[in-house]
Amino acid sequence: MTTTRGLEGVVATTSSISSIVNDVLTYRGYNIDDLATNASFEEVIYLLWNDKLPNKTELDQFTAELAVNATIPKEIVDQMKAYPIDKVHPMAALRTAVSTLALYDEEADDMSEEANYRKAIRLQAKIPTVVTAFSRVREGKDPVEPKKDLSFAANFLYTLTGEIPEDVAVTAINKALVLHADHELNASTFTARVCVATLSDMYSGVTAAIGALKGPLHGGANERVMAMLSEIDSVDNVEPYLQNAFENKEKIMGFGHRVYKTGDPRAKHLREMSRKLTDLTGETKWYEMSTKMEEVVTNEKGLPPNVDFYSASVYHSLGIDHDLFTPLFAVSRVSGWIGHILEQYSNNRLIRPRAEYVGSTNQTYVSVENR
Ligand SMILES: CC(=O)SCCNC(=O)CCNC(=O)[C@H](O)C(C)(C)COP(=O)(O)OP(=O)(O)OC[C@H]1O[C@@H](n2cnc3c(N)ncnc32)[C@H](O)[C@@H]1OP(=O)(O)O
Ligand SMILES: O=C([O-])CC(=O)C(=O)O
Repeated sequence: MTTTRGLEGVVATTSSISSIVNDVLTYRGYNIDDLATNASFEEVIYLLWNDKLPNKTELDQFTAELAVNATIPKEIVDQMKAYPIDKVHPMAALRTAVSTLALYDEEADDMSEEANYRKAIRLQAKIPTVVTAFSRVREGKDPVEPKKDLSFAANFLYTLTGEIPEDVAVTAINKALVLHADHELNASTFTARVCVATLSDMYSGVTAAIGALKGPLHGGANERVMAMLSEIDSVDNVEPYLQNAFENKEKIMGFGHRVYKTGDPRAKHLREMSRKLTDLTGETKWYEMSTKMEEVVTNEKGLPPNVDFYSASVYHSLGIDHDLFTPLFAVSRVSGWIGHILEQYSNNRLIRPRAEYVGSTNQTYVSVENR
């Protein structure tokens, strides 16, 4: 047996959803630069699940279906109120709430193709409402009912703040959602596929994926990037902070990637958004510190920024709480998880690799009194 640590370079499945070849990312054959510049998130979800962009009628119908399914059961909100709210991370709340949503879905264990597609829409529609409801509940406010005439991106901001968002914020969130939607066999997507390959239900797959996304080596990095920028606090402190981190062999959050070697194609879009939004808020230091960090880490370590790096200053500039950054990633990535879950179901085989045993051998049981 040969062992590959972290399954690096191992091709574990075929997929026709997204691809990374020579550091170029495509969703269903469309370059991410094209989609980030032109597409709505609703179109991208449809694309990921249906292998084609929707026509106008299909898009209108799909958007309406998302809108009518966005409300979450009152029981979920009541349960949130009972959480030890000041100690609960929103990713933990999201993980629990998504698992709980299954209890209120009569089709949760219906594995037919039609029921799975209906559940896909319900999950995609409700997850942003769960995130924003939790944010409001912990502030002692009532959740805001999503509006049927707002886009997916606008509803996220509206249900978060209770105010109709400005176009510039909606455009930024839409682009961030498009950029985060899918990414081949990343850790959380792989988790979702492993889970449902046992023929477990879609809620289980998405709940498992949220757990994987939460970690700091994956989606949880974006919140840590903001914590790092806040600690550094000025452009002058960037070099000394990084030199110290390098000496202590610390990982710099938001840099490096398992697959990209020359750079993450999503980062340049987020960098530009960070520049524009920090210009608008007047807090240009976040962008200036970020570009200085990119210069030093790239020059000294050869590590380019990944998607999580500039998304931090983008979300901060939009006034989003730092611990909601990773849940916002999940709001987008659930589209990819579901695409992969549907693909897994359509051509399923149990995912069960082997482990090379390196533990003790030839042990003989000794009774507890004699140990
Ligand atoms: C959406 C996403 O999930 S994007 C990734 C988000 N995660 C982060 O930003 C966390 C910081 N980055 C990392 O920890 C890593 O680069 C990962 C987890 C993304 C990829 O990890 P791997 O492919 O396993 O690379 P690995 O951790 O083995 O790194 C290889 C070498 O580069 C170094 N390295 C990699 N990333 C970093 C970093 N961010 N800061 C400092 N050194 C790093 C490692 O220390 C290691 O050095 P060594 O060979 O001298 O021991
Ligand atoms: O692909 C990965 O390993 C991590 C990543 O960038 C993502 O999930 O967007």
